[in-house]
Amino acid sequence: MLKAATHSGLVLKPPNHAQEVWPDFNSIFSFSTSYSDQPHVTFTYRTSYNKFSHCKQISFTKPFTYEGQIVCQTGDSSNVYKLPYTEKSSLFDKKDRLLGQSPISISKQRAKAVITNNSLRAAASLVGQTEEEDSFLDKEEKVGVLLLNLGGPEKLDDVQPFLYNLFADPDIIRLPRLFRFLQRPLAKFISTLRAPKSAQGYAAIGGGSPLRKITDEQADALKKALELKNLPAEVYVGMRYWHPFTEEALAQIKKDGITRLVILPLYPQFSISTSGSSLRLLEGIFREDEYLSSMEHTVIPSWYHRGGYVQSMATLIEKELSKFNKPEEVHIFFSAHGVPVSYVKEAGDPYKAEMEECIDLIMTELKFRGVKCKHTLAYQSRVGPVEWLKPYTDEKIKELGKQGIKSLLAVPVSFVSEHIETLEEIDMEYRVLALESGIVNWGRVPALNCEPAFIADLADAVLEALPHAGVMSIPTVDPRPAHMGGL
Ligand SMILES: C=CC1=C(C)c2cc3[nH]c(cc4nc(cc5[nH]c(cc1n2)c(C)c5CCC(=O)O)C(CCC(=O)O)=C4C)c(C)c3C=C
Ligand SMILES: [Fe+2]
Repeated sequence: MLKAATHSGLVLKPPNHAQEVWPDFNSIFSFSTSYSDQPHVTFTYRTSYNKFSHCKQISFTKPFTYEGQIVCQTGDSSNVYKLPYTEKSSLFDKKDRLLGQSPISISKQRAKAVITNNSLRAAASLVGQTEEEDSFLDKEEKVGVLLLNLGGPEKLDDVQPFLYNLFADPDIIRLPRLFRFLQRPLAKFISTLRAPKSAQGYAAIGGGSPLRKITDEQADALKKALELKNLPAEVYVGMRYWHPFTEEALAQIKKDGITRLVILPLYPQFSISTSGSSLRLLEGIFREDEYLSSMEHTVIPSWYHRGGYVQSMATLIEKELSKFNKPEEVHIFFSAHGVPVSYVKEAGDPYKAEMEECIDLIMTELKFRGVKCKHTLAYQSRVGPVEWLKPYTDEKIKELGKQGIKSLLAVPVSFVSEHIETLEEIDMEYRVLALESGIVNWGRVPALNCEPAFIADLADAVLEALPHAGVMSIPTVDPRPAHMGGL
């Protein structure tokens, strides 16, 4: 059953990513796949691309063209189809590297198969192997997926304690080691000071954050998507600063006897302040807990480059563009949650680089679909007196207005659910600012929430990550430098 859960059918245990060496590819190779609803099929490929370099977790980092023939053969060999086939994938970044998964459908004569880049990768990994592994999962294994998210106050009374939890996090307010004793008093002070302004925002969107409800819905949808792919799994939600807290999710995971866990932060791009903070928390808890530290688990650190995510974003953008009278004149305005500049410059946060790469991928996909609009990336939601990533969303909106832009489509990136920063900051504050700045036509792309293609891609990400699960390796050094609060 689980065999049919991946596209390749041959479930691989690839070597450590860092050591992964891609084989020379200028050859015909074949692999098998089985689908629950289709006969056993064998494919044979030839690719014109002759070398894959080191690749990031689950994405290709080089362009390639499939060329030649695909031999499809039913399991009982009664039918063999030889199909001439050429396909160039569409998702390239600025260095002309292919990123993410671009599903390729072949539907000719009576043979039909869906191949993903990942199955091609599986095939690549298979060169030289003859043995087919039945499944890497024992029957007794219980698979869990832990979705990590930030959490938000559910009612106005929750706002100050929620803010306290947020500011008490050393990954949000990063004090030098010597001043760490000030973390909690400072959190109390800042949360009390900010609570009235913050509460106003939450009041404007109905008295609380929709984050818990949407994340629960995403968890349900993901569980169903995994079931459809023949992987029965429990999906848990662990919030960093509000209910259900990560600790509660872990207690449930233990209670349920989960043996293999995929940890999936619901942030497409990695930041020290978001995924990093949640993962640091998990690391501390796992280290102290015998059950958790010996449970096989794996983390998907970021997934902005996945084809399913990029394509889902492009589809949402195209849909909103079509609502404008002159879509070609619309300026696409990506607005990401900001972080202080010091995160990137001093602590090496990959957030900015991942964000820029993400926008490039979405725009490349849009261009591939014939969209010719110009675009801008800016950063919103800054807090406190320090310098944050620029350009700032509010300043950029004013600038675009001055430049004579009349139609603006705001696209929230960096988060996949509606929340205060989309519903209040963008829909209310930035919309008013845009209209005051001379923009006449305003639109906003909705968050992905439970978009079926997006959820299906998350399910694929889980399936692809599952074979990588291992037991905890405990780092001996704190990755933060001492002046940033490291040990
Ligand atoms: C990728 C997304 C986010 C990054 C990066 C991020 C960094 C970051 N945030 C703050 C301060 C606040 N964030 C608040 C709420 C909030 N932030 C995100 C996402 C990212 N934050 C979300 C999803 C939410 C919750 C929204 C909800 O609906 O409840 C808040 C509270 C709201 C407010 O008062 O504005 C604060 C404060 C910092 C300091 C930071 C990086 C260091
Ligand atoms: Fe935030």
